[in-house]
Amino acid sequence: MQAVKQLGQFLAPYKFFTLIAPLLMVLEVTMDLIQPTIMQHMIDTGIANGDNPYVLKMFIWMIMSAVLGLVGGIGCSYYSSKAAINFASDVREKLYEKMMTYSAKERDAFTTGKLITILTSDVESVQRAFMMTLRIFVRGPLLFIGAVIIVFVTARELFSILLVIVPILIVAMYFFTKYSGVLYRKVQEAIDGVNTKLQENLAGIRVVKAFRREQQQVEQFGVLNDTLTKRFITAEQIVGVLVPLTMFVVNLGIVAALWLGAIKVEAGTLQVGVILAFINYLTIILNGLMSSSMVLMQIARALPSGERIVDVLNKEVAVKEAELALNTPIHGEITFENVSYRYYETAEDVLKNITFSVKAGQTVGIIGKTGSGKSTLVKLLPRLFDPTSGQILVDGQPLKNYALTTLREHIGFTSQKAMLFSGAIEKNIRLGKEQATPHDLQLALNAACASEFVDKLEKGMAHELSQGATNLSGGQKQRLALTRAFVRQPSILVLDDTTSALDIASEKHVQQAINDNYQDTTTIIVASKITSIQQADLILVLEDGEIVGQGTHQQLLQENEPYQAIYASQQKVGEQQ
Ligand SMILES: Nc1ncnc2c1ncn2[C@@H]1O[C@H](COP(=O)(O)OP(=O)(O)OP(=O)(O)O)[C@@H](O)[C@H]1O
Repeated sequence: MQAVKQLGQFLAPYKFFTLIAPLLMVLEVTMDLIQPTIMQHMIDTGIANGDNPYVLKMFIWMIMSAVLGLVGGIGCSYYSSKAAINFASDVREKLYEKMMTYSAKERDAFTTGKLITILTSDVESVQRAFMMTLRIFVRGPLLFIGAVIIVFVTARELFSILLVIVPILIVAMYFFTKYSGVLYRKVQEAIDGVNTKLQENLAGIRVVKAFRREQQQVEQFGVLNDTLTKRFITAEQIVGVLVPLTMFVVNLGIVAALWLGAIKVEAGTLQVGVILAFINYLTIILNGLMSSSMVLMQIARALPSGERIVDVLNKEVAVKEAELALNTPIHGEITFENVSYRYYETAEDVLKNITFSVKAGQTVGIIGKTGSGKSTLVKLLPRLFDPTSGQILVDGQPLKNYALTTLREHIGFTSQKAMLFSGAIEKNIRLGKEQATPHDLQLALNAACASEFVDKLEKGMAHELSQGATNLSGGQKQRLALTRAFVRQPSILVLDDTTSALDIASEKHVQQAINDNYQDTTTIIVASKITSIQQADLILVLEDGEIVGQGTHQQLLQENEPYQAIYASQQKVGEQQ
């Protein structure tokens, strides 16, 4: 119910449509309800007495009520679609906005596949329930109540049949509505599984192919798809029993009406028109109940979807904006004070008491074995997540005090895996700085050694990248990711193993370009090779999340065993090559 209340707030801009649609439906229902009574009068008064002008008058009434009903029906459909579709569009937008604020922690908690299902199929399910509520939910109960009252007033002789049939129908519909909610929640969970697998496999299709795991992946997908198919079939089959079952009960009612009616007509206590009107109203009662239960079933289906949507909207984001956030320019002095970090509460610290400090404009190199915590350390700077304990200061101010936009605007970050978006190269680079001039772009392309391949492309910077930039090589992608960071002219530049995909000459060129063009920028280079960082003002040696050595290349070579070991191993490899 909390979900209904929260999602209800999205209706505020569409209040008018939400009110007018059911009102127009009331018009349609009223017209539907008076039709059998007009017909009854036409038969019993007009046709039975051979009164042709009366028959004509009733005929005109019937046409007029039918036209009015049509206007009501069309109007209701028009406004209910407008309300429901706009409502869903706003919910999707809000969800997407919220997802954009998620850190890796929240994304991992939901999984990407589930987030996609929520944004698409769950929103669609709520939209359908809302539209049906506006269109049918008013119609169903009104038709039912109206028809029962009219039968009570005009065909009381047959009312006893309703007293038997209606409770049976209501119990059956209650049972099916309740059960369908449980069934469709399971269907939705199975869709999550299919989407998660699909998303993962499509993203990693090259690896799947390289390792010839297509068959295995198809089999794994098949298992998930089977589960979805089975759950869907069960849900649809069980819910599908409702219609024939209720038809059967109503048909019994019609037989009873004909039988009881025939006896009463023979006894002269009932007119034939009343029996026909009763059968009509019985069909209307069935319609009313059926449509109400269809809506209830859709609502029961949409409720779990609504809860899933609200879960995403209400998820507390670990990285929060400070209340009085600083917007002052950042120069790039960085201090880590006893910083520790663990990914999950139950896991071990992957960074332990990291303490170091670097002045603005200096270069820091970070080296260490795989899994020693290098990437985790640099990801703390743009606040992709916050330390579990300890604090990070930038220009003497706790990192958390800066407005997130200000902080991230001053950081040029390139991750281990270059991430580019589909669209023109220029659009990708401009993500670094929207208002960059063509000259800025060219400088950044040159610095990142990217101009040498971009210039050769027929359309240059207008060259379109495919999804995931699969039409570029790994090195080319990495160079564009570097360009994007350079174009920002950041105060802090983070290169997380970025130059590993570059050849030695290009790596040297990039290092030189950083020295020449970004003297005021604090540069943090994560590297696996000592040659990539030996010029740094400060080198941190990481082992199992701890700093086991810090100093310049010369200092570490003289006094730090772990660094000496790395150096020796790389020298050996160098000699062998
Ligand atoms: N999202 C995550 N969830 C849980 N654990 C993680 C996550 N990312 C990294 N880790 C763990 O944290 C530790 C440090 O990982 P990190 O990526 O920082 O190492 P690294 O030194 O950069 O390694 P590499 O040189 O291979 O890139 C590893 O043990 C890793 O398994």
